[in-house]
Amino acid sequence: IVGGTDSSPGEWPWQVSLHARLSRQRHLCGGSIISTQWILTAAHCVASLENPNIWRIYAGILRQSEINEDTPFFKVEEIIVHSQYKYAHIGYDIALMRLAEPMNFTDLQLPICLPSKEDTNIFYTDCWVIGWGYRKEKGRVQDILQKAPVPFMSKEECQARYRKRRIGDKVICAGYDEGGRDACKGDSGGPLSCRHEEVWYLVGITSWGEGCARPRQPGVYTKVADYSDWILEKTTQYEHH
Ligand SMILES: COC(=O)Nc1ccc2c(c1)CCCCCCC[C@H](NC(=O)/C=C/c1cc(Cl)ccc1-n1cnnn1)c1nc-2c(Cl)[nH]1
Repeated sequence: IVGGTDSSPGEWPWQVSLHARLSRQRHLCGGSIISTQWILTAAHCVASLENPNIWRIYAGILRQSEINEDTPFFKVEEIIVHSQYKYAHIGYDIALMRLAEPMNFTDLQLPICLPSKEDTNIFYTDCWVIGWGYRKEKGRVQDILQKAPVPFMSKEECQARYRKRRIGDKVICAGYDEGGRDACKGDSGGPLSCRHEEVWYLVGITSWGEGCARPRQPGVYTKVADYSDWILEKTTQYEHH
């Protein structure tokens, strides 16, 4: 997060840190708790790493330094990447991770509400992007979870900022024309959380941008309200006959 500040304990209890054990273990992406058994993240985080056994999900933490070989984590049983996903720029940048065991909710680990598909026209005014990512383009993962307020941007304005790219319809943009506050490397997969009438909603999934916090280059987020049918279909236990 560029231009952010430290979060406090329990401020974003739905935020998780996705670690993968390749040659060594490290934070790769953010994610959001949406139920006792499901984490929502970006497809680009897991697309090339679909072996569930390499993933370790840390919830209820504020600092990356809380993580060591004794820190409890959630194992992943199944990874579901949207079938139309190819690249983050194109869209469909959404994926689900099913935990091997349902988690218990505590003050430090709680789900965030999903917007319903009727909510696609709400113009949210209190949105925050959160993560342990870089504070500048050439940076490093931060210890304390960072937060930054980012204003919604209309699709027309966003398309005008990204002339080279077609901004899809299932994304939202957020950021400042003067730049200065934005997501950055290591934040992707995490939530764009918006508060509406006292309730927090998972309005976006941090996806991509042209550099970090550059003027007139807003962040682009997967618009979660446009995927509520997909999420329901994948997370509802149909009778497996
Ligand atoms: C010590 O551990 C580490 O350093 N870990 C570690 C640390 C960092 C990374 C990894 C591991 C790789 C994750 C691979 C999958 C993910 C690959 C893409 C991912 N993108 C973002 O997180 C944000 C994008 C982004 C999103 C918005 Cl909304 C706006 C501007 C954005 N940016 C534009 N330019 N930079 N950001 C990324 N993440 C990292 C990089 Cl490097 N790039």
